[in-house]
Amino acid sequence: MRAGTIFALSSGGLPSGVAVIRISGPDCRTAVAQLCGAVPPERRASLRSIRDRNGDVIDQGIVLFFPGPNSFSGEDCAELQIHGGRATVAAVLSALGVIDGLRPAEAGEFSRRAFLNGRMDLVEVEGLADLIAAETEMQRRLAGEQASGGLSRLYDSWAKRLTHARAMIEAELDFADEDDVPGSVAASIWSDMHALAQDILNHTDGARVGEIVRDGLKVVIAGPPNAGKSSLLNYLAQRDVAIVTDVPGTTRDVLHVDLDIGGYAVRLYDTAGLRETDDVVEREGIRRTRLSLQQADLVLLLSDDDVTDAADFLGNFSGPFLRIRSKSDIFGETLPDRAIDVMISTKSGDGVDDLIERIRAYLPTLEVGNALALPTRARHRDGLVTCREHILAALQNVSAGLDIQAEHLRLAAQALGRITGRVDVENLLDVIFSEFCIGK
Ligand SMILES: Nc1nc2c(c(=O)[nH]1)N(C=O)[C@@H](CNc1ccc(C(=O)N[C@@H](CCC(=O)O)C(=O)O)cc1)CN2
Repeated sequence: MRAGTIFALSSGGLPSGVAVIRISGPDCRTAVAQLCGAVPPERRASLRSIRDRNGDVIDQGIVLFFPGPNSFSGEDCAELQIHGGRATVAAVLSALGVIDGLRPAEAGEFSRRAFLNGRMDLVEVEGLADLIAAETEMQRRLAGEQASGGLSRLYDSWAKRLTHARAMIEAELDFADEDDVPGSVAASIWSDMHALAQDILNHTDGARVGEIVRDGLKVVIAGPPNAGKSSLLNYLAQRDVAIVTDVPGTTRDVLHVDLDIGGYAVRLYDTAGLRETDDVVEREGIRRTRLSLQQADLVLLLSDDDVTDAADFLGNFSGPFLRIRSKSDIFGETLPDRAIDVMISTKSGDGVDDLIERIRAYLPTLEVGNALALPTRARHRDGLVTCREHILAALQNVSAGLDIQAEHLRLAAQALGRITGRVDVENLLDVIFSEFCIGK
């Protein structure tokens, strides 16, 4: 960790009604005393004059002081809640910058200190980052649960089961000859490990839901040139994000807009129409189209005729797609082919609500009360898979002997510990003593 006392503007863009400047570190008291004359009573909002080095008043603000370790970062922390004008904020930041031991914070440094001081684990830190980035209601709910420890509590409870199992095995290995230790503990341990492997599997099944809620459902609009792909993107975005003209091949890059459908994030990508072309830029656009198709959760195959062959536009994409007939205001009279899912016109708006409903069907549902402790990142999923693999290895390697099995359980716990970032210095003996009263 880079040492020093850090400060930063923690509230958003300026100007704003009020701006919050946060300070954290060993010289926090000195800094507050210097700016405010004295350190205000702990954890109480106090109105103070904030002065520069020459004693000139910069602003009047609310000052808060939280002594460590009971603060956000675990260090001495202070907040200066001042008027949010650019010059005011700049003046207070420069007054802080000239105090000995103080320097501007790096990105994420307050949270990094909170993590290093054990105030938050990695999963909570990630949840906090997601909470700040959350743009839809479901992103907020999921991130809020994670930031406040919901997911961590689950992983900790699993780590505890693993520790308990290992402790039992250790006991059996070390004290099997002694009378105080109950006989074979193995049966109950192994049935719990079996159940744990299943719990983890059920939980990882939710990873896709977690990732879709967090990252948004990726919907790619594909189809032949001039089918109205950009017009659809614009219509759904209700603002002009894509260049729409009637010259085929206009969209050369992959554009995207983030939509909010019923509280869920949907990332909608417009793509260049796939077609043979000599134009270098357009060819690059087509290459990117193929790349975005690889990431798609759902493809909207848009065409203004019935002859479009899906295979020509889906590349290697093998997931779900909706066939959409565009320009229904012009071609509405023509009977649609049976394969068409939705007919739309971005000119009249006909069919668009129907299309939104069809997209909605591919969204997960997180209802109030539903378990919100879901893995949200590939990192979580990878750790869970490794953890489960070791539990299964422990269960299957009976012939290898208890110590090899115990080693697999240790590796399983380590995989979980990597997810939460808790370097779990497990004290097996503590568990053994508390459960078996060996000293008695
Ligand atoms: N003004 C302000 N609002 C904020 C934050 C902040 O840092 N400052 N937060 C920042 O993310 C969030 C709230 N999260 C926080 C979490 C812990 C502590 C904290 O100081 N905890 C101490 C003392 C608790 C207490 O006074 O009872 C502790 O837990 O020991 C502060 C904010 C959102 N709102």
